[in-house]
Amino acid sequence: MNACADERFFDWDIFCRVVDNFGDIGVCWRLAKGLAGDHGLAVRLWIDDLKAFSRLCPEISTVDGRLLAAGVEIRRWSRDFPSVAPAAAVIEGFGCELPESYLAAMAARPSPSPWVNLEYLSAERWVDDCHRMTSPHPRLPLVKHFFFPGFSPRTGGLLRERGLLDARDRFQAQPAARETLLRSLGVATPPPGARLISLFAYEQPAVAALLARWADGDEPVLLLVPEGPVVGDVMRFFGEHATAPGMCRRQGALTATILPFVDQERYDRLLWACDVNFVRGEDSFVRAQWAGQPFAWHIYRQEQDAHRVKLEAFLDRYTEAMEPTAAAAVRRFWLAWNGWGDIGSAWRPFAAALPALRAHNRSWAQALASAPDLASSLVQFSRNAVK
Ligand SMILES: Cc1cn([C@H]2C[C@H](O)[C@@H](COP(=O)(O)OP(=O)(O)O[C@H]3O[C@@H](C)[C@H](O)[C@@H](O)[C@H]3O)O2)c(=O)[nH]c1=O
Repeated sequence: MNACADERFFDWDIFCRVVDNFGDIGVCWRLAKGLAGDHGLAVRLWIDDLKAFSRLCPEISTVDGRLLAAGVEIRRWSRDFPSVAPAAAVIEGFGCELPESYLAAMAARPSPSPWVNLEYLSAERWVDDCHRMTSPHPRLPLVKHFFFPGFSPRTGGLLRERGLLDARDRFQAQPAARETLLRSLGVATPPPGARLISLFAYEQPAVAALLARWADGDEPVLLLVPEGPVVGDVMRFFGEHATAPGMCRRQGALTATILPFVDQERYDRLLWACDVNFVRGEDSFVRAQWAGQPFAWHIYRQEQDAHRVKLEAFLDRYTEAMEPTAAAAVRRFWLAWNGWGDIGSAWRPFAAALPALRAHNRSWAQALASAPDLASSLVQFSRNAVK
């Protein structure tokens, strides 16, 4: 007799701890949606911080006492872990350490479920060699597999749900779709010829230098800033100390508006709608690449500047086939945005490169989309593992 109280069967369990920010839950949630939506699999997502999750996904319904969103069962991961039947395959998000009782239940299965530790994204070359490396559990008959998302064919690829680029193209072909989105975010129709820029970043004191360039520039800039740490830096430029979604301030050619934090689908459309996107961390960084528009990456800081190596590794890949002037402008601008250079003076060459960057980024997204996506790679991996 099975001692598990909850006997429902799931194809995948995904475990996620919210460390800080929204990156871990952002990635795990997209992956859960991909496995359920594109592959028709039964997915259960264990999250230790449902409040953070509800920012990315405000629409959670309760059916027979179960929390459901986008076809995924959402479970609070609390200290007292319930007795459940392990899923056929298990994802540990970013080394979050599975509950002991769950590991024991996995080991007790006649054939243990494939167990994957999903790693952070990096463009560094060593990732190719570490993807799918294994680590046997010290006591139980279980093996953990390290699964790396990435940019090369030797990694697990990137999260990309089915039909993403077509949906983007349809949206970008319809000016009315952009207007509807902006209205839904409380933004008035931009003046003709205005450059739309979205700004999602960590705290960024250097932003003032950039805002000054835009304010003094010849062309109107409409800056859309989702709620988050950089909002304070932006509003201080306008002499404001309090911030709230909907606030709008103007100086010279620059208009800045604070946006509410929206669900992932609407945030994607914001990236599609803007002419330039500032993104951060991991998930928004990937989504900006799918948007096919010029973008700048505020990378998550690590000790001893380890993030610089990561940043340069991506720049090397991304600019490899780029026209040299544009490549130099991107490198200079991104480095300055991350604290290695003067952002104000780096803007002009970056702005001059925008048409070339747009063309490059369309092909970059297309090339990335020719590789298998992360959810499909995981499905394939789990099928092979049980053969
Ligand atoms: C601005 C905005 C973002 N989002 C989503 C997009 C992403 O899924 C998520 C933000 O995640 P990221 O872009 O990855 O940035 P982040 O800074 O929040 O996450 C970071 O967290 C650290 C713990 C990790 O170590 C980092 O690598 C990184 O992932 O928020 C919305 O859904 N709505 C919004 O309005």
